[in-house]
Amino acid sequence: MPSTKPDNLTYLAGFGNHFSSEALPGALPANQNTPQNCPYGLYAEQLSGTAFTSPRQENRRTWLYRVLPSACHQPLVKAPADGTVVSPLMVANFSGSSASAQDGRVQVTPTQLRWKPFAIEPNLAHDFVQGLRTLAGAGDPGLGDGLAIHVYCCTQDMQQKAVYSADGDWLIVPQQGALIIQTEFGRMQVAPNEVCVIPRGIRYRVELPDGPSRGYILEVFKGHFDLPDLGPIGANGLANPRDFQTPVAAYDQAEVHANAPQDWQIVAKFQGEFFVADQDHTPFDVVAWHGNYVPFKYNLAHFCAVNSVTFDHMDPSIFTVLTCRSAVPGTALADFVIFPPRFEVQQRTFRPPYFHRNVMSEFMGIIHGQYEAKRDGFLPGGATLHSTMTPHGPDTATVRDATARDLQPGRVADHSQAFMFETCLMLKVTKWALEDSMAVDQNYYRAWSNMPRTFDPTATPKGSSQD
Ligand SMILES: O=C(O)Cc1cc(O)ccc1O
Ligand SMILES: [Fe+2]
Repeated sequence: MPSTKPDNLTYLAGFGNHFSSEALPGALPANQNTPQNCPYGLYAEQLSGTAFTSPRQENRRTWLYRVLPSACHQPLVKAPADGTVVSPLMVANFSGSSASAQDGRVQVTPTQLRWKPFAIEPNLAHDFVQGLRTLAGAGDPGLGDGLAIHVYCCTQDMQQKAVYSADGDWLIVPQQGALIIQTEFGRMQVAPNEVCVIPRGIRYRVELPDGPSRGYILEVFKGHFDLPDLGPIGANGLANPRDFQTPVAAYDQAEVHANAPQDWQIVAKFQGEFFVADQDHTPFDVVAWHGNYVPFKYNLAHFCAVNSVTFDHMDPSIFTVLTCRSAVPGTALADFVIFPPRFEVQQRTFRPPYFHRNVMSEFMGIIHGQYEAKRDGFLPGGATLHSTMTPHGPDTATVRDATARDLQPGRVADHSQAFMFETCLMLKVTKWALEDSMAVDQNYYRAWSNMPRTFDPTATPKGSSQD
């Protein structure tokens, strides 16, 4: 469902650009970063997303010009465990054996998993950070490797509270309800069928213009999200750089100009745990900024899909929107892949996703509609996980249909948007996901029940033919 609110905000276009943005004219110092005194009496502060000495191509940093340095706050102390400020259901350390990791809060299982839509409890007054729950993950942010998959189910705007993750970039995939995200860089609105990335360290707060909201989050403990290489596809296609949108500088003018500072809470996710600090002024006081370490959003409807126009089912990597590379070329720490509405035209082909076992782990969700490999049971707001070498593929009803149908060119996935977080790591699953959420669908294995046995050793092979 689209958002009830049109997105009238202003954005800067492009992926990976060095942007400049000023909410007041002349707020960016000319030709230098750290003048003795900045325009308007602002403070200069650098936010580094890579090591100072990272190769130029990978180097990401932004200069912020703000009313007060972000260091001006009370000590960061452990957030209360009672859910009053933040969710108690986040997990980030997945290293160690399943028994020892985080006191049994994570487990390992190779079985095929499907979750029913995660419940948004309308009577629970949860904001975005209270409504977070970790489903699965691998590694440890302290060692700078791994990832976590979370969902959020929330009903309230965040008030005078801002959050950042020191652990990694967050790719946020709204499924129900738009989010208005106020960041240090400015505001963006992100509706279902759009996604956004909030890089590590950037502070933000979330409002819910459409009311109760739900979505998925992929947090990577290493590197940053990037566009995939296009290889022989050429210079264009898939997610085109110009369709990415970054907010323009905006600050809390009402508070800052009235010189009537308010009390704010800064929430830090640090090595998987939440900490909170009080401060006596808004963190959204950045009047201007320039650099290439920025939040951005992307509308999935702008994805230019490329696929086979002859025969055979191509690997889903053709639908990669964003990738977070690992040290091994071609093997992603995490890929974000979609299954967009499109034409399918392949001849003499079993068209749905094939049966397979994958060295990578595949977590899937649905934003709206249906997934082309599953006739029922996999629903918007729900999820599946097929771990390393766990067999999976189209369900029995899909197989029956795909082997019998007339292969005319036709539409697939119309009015639908499923997606996949694919990772080279083996995931552990949280106790909340497996037990407390009550969302695990115990019948998932039946997706492959009654698979027709069509093997006939006396049949005359037809082989395949050229059209
Ligand atoms: O498992 C899945 O449904 C995802 C998937 C889709 C596809 O088109 C090919 C392979 C694959 O893993
Ligand atoms: Fe798969």
